[in-house]
Amino acid sequence: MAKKLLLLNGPNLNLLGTREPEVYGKATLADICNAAIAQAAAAGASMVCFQSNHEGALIDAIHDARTDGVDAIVINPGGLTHTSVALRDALAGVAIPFVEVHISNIYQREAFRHHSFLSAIAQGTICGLGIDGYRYAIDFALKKR
Ligand SMILES: O=C(O)[C@]1(O)C=C(c2cccc(Sc3ccccc3)c2)[C@@H](O)[C@H](O)C1
Repeated sequence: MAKKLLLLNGPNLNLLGTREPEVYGKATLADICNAAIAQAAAAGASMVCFQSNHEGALIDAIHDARTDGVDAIVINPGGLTHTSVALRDALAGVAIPFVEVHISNIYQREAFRHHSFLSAIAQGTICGLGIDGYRYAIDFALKKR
């Protein structure tokens, strides 16, 4: 059975490529999603990409992932990383393996970015590797049994 992957991006990530290239690079979210879809397809898997600036919409997407038979999630929660117990609860509740990705190295930034509500329940967390972090996370998800 072909693997089904879901790539979730949180608030403000729709603006990637427009500002702060020194922090987030010049790639747009469309660039990231197109690359993710191609990477999954090359491995015989399917990839759906979803971005929202709204916590509840991301939670609904996580719930839908369970009913849709998603095998693994790659998520960049954006600012919700540091605030959202509800997002953590949704991921824990559906029990779908997920990898947390941050483009920037959150540990080199403001102190409030040093804590993630998700990392403790993630398969792993990748941060500071730019958009390559998405590729590494997807590669891991594809290999995971
Ligand atoms: O490094 C990340 O990917 C991160 O998840 C992404 C974040 C983030 C924050 C604001 C905007 C954006 S995306 C963006 C980049 C440049 C201009 C506008 C929006 C990402 C932060 O909230 C997180 O602390 C870290």
